[in-house]
Amino acid sequence: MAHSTNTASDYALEARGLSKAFGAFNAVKDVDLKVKRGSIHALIGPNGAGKTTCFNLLTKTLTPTAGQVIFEDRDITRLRTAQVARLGLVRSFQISATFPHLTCLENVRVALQSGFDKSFRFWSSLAAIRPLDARAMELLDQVGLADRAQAKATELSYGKKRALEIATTLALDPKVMLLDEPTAGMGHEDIEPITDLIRKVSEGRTTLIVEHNLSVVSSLCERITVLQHGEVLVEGTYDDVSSNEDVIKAYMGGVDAH
Ligand SMILES: Nc1ncnc2c1ncn2[C@@H]1O[C@H](COP(=O)(O)OP(=O)(O)OP(=O)(O)O)[C@@H](O)[C@H]1O
Repeated sequence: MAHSTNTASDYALEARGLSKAFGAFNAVKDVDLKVKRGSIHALIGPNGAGKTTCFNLLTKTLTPTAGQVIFEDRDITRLRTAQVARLGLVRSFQISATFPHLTCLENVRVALQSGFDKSFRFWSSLAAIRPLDARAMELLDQVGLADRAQAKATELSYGKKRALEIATTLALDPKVMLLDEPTAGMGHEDIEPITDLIRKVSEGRTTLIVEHNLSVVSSLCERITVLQHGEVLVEGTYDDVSSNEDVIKAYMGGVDAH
């Protein structure tokens, strides 16, 4: 029988009693979450359920009021985003919010540099960064953007921007990849390719996604955690959660099921 060599646990990422209060308002309350190594796990719930807050707590962009975040059996609650990224817990970048006027190749190269160097040496000499171009091209190829390498990020369609964001995330070689609403705002024609891409690049990794589109969730995710009012309502397979009466009620109240 094969035994895990590195860690005792089957879970790559865990939240234990995770809570976040904004003043007197508890946005996330005592959330326990276990993301199995090698799986694609979804965090869903009606509007205002606490998904984004939870995601930000897991990626260390927010500090919890209580509870712990465990990554590969290590307590990372007190670490910062850049530190956990170096350990292999990486959230998707929003290209639209970062380097829209750089080319696709440059965006991926910047991400590669941030993974290689301790400091963010965006302005390194051309000679020093050239070797990264081959790897950047490989990553662009993986996400179907090889022919757009010299296009500016801002010129890409919405779906291709998301693909570029996935390439920059992959540049950091994540063990656990966290994707925040990867299909948000997308037209129907973009949804299937990005879903296929997420499936492909998740192979050999662990992926947690916050996603509104339930058909994307049903086709991608082995496990689903449903949040409501900041708490875990239920966790299970898509069939488990979609037939759960509390989930149906929560969604009918929130009218959020696309
Ligand atoms: N910085 C903040 N200060 C105060 N309240 C906040 C803050 N961030 C989020 N909230 C509140 O916490 C609750 C949960 O918000 P959150 O964005 O996590 O929910 P969500 O499930 O991601 O919702 P949506 O599906 O609409 O994106 C909401 O009521 C929101 O108004």
